[in-house]
Amino acid sequence: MQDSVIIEGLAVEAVIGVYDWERTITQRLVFDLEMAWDNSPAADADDITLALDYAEVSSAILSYVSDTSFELIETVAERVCELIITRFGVSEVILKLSKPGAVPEANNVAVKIRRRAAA
Ligand SMILES: Nc1nc2c(c(=O)[nH]1)N=C([C@H](O)[C@@H](O)CO)CN2
Repeated sequence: MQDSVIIEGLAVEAVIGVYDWERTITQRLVFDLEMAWDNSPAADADDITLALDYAEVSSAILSYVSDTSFELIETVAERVCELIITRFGVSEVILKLSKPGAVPEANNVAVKIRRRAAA
């Protein structure tokens, strides 16, 4: 990955978890993303339409995830990478998805995945 656009600490409340008690509450999920994008065209023209708009991507993730109710954070991570690749034309995404409240004795738990658009 060369140029990229980064979103850090994007937080959303969602139904998430494998246990019965988790199906009745929402919990905090936090996204850290790095998305491959050639930033030169946007910089040369100073034009947002040529940029990967981090606000638009953030909004799409928040809207999607707040309506989901998956069991595993792995599933959420996979679906969000698919969304970013298909909706925004991103060729590669690295996503770390944290569920900070899941293990009280730990500062954080997370999965991290890297996905590429089909060639
Ligand atoms: N690799 C994972 N391990 C666990 C997950 C998960 O989503 N991925 N989820 C749970 C429970 O939902 C847990 O968060 C409850 O505290 C356990 N392990």
